[in-house]
Amino acid sequence: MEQLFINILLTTLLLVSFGLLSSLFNAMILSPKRLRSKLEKQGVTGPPHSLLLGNLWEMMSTKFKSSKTPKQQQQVTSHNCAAIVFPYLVKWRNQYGPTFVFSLGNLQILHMNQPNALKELSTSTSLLFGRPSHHHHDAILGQGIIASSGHVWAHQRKILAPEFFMDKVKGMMKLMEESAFLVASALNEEIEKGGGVAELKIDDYTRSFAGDVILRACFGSNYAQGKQIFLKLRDLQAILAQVLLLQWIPGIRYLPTKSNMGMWRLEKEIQALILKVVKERKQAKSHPDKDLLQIIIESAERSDLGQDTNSFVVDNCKNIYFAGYETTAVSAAWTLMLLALYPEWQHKVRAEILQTCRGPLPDADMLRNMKTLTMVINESLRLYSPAVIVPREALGDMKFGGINIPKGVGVWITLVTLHQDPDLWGPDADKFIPERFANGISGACKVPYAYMPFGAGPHTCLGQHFAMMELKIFLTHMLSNFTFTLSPKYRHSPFMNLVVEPEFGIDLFVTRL
Ligand code: HEM
Repeated sequence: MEQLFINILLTTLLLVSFGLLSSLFNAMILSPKRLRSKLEKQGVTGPPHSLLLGNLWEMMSTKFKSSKTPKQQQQVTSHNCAAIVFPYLVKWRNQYGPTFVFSLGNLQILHMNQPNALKELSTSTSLLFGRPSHHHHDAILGQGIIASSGHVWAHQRKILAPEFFMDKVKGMMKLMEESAFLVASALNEEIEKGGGVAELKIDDYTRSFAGDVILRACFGSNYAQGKQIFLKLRDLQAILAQVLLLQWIPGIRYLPTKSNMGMWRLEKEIQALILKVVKERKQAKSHPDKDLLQIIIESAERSDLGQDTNSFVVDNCKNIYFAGYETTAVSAAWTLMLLALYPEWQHKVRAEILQTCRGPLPDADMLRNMKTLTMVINESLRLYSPAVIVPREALGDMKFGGINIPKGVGVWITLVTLHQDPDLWGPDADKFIPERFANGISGACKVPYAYMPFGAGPHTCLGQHFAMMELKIFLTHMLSNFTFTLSPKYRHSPFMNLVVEPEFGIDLFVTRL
């Protein structure tokens, strides 16, 4: 009897081990090979890849080499971020053309920057073309709107989208102006302390502005109260950015490495901070306006998607904090860097602001009529697009951009290379020339779809009206009160920290107008 039991146990163990080994063999070797060969048969080539690592080794070594170029590069000689942020993609694009396949570990990624794919990305409404199911942003995004696909995504989009419609955003202008006033007061204090001129890192101030706006407009609090959440999110972002490529090595994300443990700890701390905000909100007897936080809490309680209520709330709050904070903060900082570098544009934008506003605070119509300001922001978002990739995955076999894409293949449209492609933008693609937007976005590029700082299609940025309004209000306040010049301390080093950031900050001299 005992022997029989042992035999059954051994057979079961053997079968389970065999099952596990064959699934591993399939996931690591057979499936990547099969997907690649389906693409290769259609003429899509790419860099040769190796087992388990795919092309990670080449990516890491190219990155390492490029990060060993002198850090003292003070002068801004080119605005070509792509060569700095994604040297390997630029190399492969030159070698294989805009469509090629490469591997992140055992995942196959189709790089597609050719015009017909760009058009299709904007028009395709298929739920099969979703956000990647394999990503390493769990700690930051969880299962929130940015990380989800299909019906779960559609449900979240339906809940959140109305909060960012233009009419709602117009109603938030006053809050945005209050946040800009706070930055203006802080700059005035620094100027006074400095005896008429302040030398500072402007990105510190754009972060407090963007954080304050999100917290006031969406969560009914302010930067002083919510700062801890943003600081921890930034720490999490920094760890993730450091190990991003390594995380694609199969299995590594589950090991208790120093960085993984750091991320797990921060994830828990952020969750606790958000749940505290939620608890306080629930305990508050009434809240005058139904803001985004209230909408998320109420939807979580009503949701029938089987998601845990707390996770739904925490993940979606984290998504809004992350999506709305860093992106807008760095965009505002890069724009001020460019205006400091090109004083003639700073004068032009300021003249337009002073002429349009003539004293009162700008209203939505005035902001819309500021053509030069809009051109400058568009050009800044082209050269320093905070989001570097528009990522998708074929969640079922599908056709896209003329290629039959098998289920499981990732698709990357890379904004940094797209926005600076000389074939699309001309030989001066890496130069700051806001006039290219004089006839709007459609007149700026040979292929209008090639400009997509906010992504495209059904997953396009939910907060783009919000972000543009924020940027315009912030820059209007700054330029009508201060002048900005580049400090000799500034070291130009666009740097991939999940979004494209100035690695050493942006050092500016600020004086009162
Ligand atoms: C300059 C500022 C910003 C830039 C450049 C930016 C860019 C982007 C990009 C490229 C995407 C991906 C789109 C796609 O996959 O097609 C995205 C998604 C998203 N953004 Fe933004 N964003 C900005 C500001 C904001 C703000 C202020 C908010 C909210 C307050 C926001 C909320 C979102 C959300 C919720 C998504 C996910 C949409 C979905 O999957 O349905 N973004 N953003």
